[in-house]
Amino acid sequence: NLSVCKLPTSTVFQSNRFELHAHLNGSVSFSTIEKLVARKPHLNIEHGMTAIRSGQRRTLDECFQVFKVIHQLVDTEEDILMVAKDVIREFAADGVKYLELRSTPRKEKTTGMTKRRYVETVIEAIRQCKNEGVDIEVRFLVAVDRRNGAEVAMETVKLAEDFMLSTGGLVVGLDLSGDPTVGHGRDFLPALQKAKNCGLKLSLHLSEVPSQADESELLLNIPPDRIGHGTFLHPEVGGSQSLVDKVRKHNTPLELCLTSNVKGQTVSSYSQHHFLYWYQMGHPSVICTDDKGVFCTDLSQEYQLAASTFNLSQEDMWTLSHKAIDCTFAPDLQQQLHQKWLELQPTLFQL
Ligand SMILES: CC(C)=CCNc1ncnc2c1ncn2[C@@H]1O[C@H](COP(=O)(O)O)[C@@H](O)[C@H]1O
Ligand SMILES: [Zn+2]
Repeated sequence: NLSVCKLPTSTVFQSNRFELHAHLNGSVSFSTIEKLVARKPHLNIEHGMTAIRSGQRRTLDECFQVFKVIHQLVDTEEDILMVAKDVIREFAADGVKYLELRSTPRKEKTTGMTKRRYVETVIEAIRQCKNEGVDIEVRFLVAVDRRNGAEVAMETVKLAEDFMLSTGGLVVGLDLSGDPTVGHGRDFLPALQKAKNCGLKLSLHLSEVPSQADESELLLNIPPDRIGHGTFLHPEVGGSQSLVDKVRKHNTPLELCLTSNVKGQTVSSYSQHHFLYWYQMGHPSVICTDDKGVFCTDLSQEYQLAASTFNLSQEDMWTLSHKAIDCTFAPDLQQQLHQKWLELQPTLFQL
């Protein structure tokens, strides 16, 4: 059960309202994995193969192997529908009121699933949750996996544009993700530029590993609307002042995922996390989960970890979560989200 994954928390920070960086297949919980395994017993997959527990660390390469296992388990439209609905309900149960999910459209020859059906199914899950009264607003970012190259990236942008127009704004943007050691960002520039020009918001995984300074320099010129991780942007860790200046100039928010970086070993410990660097500078930084299933966490836990590691008060955490609203890709919802935030805040200060 979930308690195996969760840290014991004395004070639960209820300021976890907005999640902006969550990969669908990385967010699959233990209970959903169990249902998938029961559907596909022939795969002989055990839970240890789909999650990295407390205290465990893996190399980046090993982490990416985990996604391959999960993808084997999630390969039909029925699977995608169940996974997406479960993930949305779980974020809602954790107190998240606004969720931006991202996922890479996948074609599966063996089951007949197409990329278009993949996206349609995620949209269907979002709509069903809404109709069932789940108290959360969900928007979708279509993801480009770097591994698949520039041509696929361009096709993905076209798909994302089509869905942005046909879903009444449920698809809000494009994500660039996947193994950061594969390929070079310059190959994706035309696709990313096209996405931006057609009105899709861009969230790019940047400088997740140390060797990407040149790439980040190039991609920051677009500029993106948000940055995933940005672990190695600042000079102290081998980035540069010029990279920091670019991020500052455009005031580009960072999506920061503490447990993901510690378990994936790009950050040596929680206290060494670059959250502090950007937070102290007053730069917009949003706490996110990345892959809550794989890294056995949730958004409350990530807020709790940030608070205890960096000695932040309940009030600091509220301010942090409040500022996340301005970083969302759904400007039409911002007023409603501010209202939700205000409704809950006063009662918590009385605790
Ligand atoms: C390995 C590690 C430390 C992971 C955290 N950092 C990540 N960096 C880049 N891409 C990612 C990361 N986590 C998930 N993804 C992307 O999200 C995919 C899984 O979700 P989906 O199938 O797109 O729905 C992965 O295959 C990968 O393309
Ligand atoms: Zn990510």
